[in-house]
Amino acid sequence: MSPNQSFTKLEALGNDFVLLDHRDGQPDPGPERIRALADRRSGIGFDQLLALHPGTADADDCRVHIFNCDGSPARQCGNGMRAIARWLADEQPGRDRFRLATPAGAVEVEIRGDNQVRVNMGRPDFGAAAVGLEPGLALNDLLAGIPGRLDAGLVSMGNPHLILLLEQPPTAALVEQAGSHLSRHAGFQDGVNVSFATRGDDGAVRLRVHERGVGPTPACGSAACATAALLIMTGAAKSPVNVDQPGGRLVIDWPGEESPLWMTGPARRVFDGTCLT
Ligand SMILES: N[C@H](CCC[C@H](N)C(=O)O)C(=O)O
Repeated sequence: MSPNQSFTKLEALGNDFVLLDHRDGQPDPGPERIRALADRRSGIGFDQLLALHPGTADADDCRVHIFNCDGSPARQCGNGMRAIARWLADEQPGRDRFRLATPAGAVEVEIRGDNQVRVNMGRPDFGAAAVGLEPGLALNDLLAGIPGRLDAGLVSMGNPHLILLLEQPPTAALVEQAGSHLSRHAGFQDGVNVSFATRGDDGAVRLRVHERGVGPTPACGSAACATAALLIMTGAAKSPVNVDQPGGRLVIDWPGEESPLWMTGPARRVFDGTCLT
């Protein structure tokens, strides 16, 4: 991102992004530059950087590169997909469907009324291999110290998720400390996003997420998808599943294993800017 380059700030349930339009072939910033731009005092500030690159003519509207604020690359970002859909719809009035090529595969996005965006997040992939858990490493051993744990699961939405189902909502300290320890555990070859889930009396899922490469965020779209998919697959919930995070609600619809999973939620363009240094 060169000096005087324009950018757009967007957010989705408080998970915030800077979007760069690199469809002119500009290269993405390196990890050090990303960390500097992500700094909420001396930079612009964001959870993830989303860079748009040219799509293949007939299939995708654009290719998407995703980076966490620590400079690490990510293969999927559910909230980010809704933010990009919002940006493209502003750029191309009259269109309400787009196809984005992400490192995890093609993603269809649909702009709906009432400020909602619907995203086809593909099919969840369950199990240790899907999230890069070291073969032979027992999940129970890894999670022995987590208080009030009812169950746990591993789900990939193109990016890796460890989901802890708890009796009681987690404290902020548990999300911070246990989330930080587990998200960087050497037993996960590329790290992992860590979700702490409980069930509300209304059947909704209450979720707190410690994101890989970021830390605790107000909402994580792919984690909401992964958690809902795990509950549906184990019979603990029926589709559609309401997932409530501090930033707000996502609705996850997954009819079953042979079907793609759809996520619906808001996304908002906050401001456009120019980076001066
Ligand atoms: N931290 C994630 C990427 C962003 C996911 C999140 N912001 C979402 O909405 O899915 C990872 O390293 O896989």
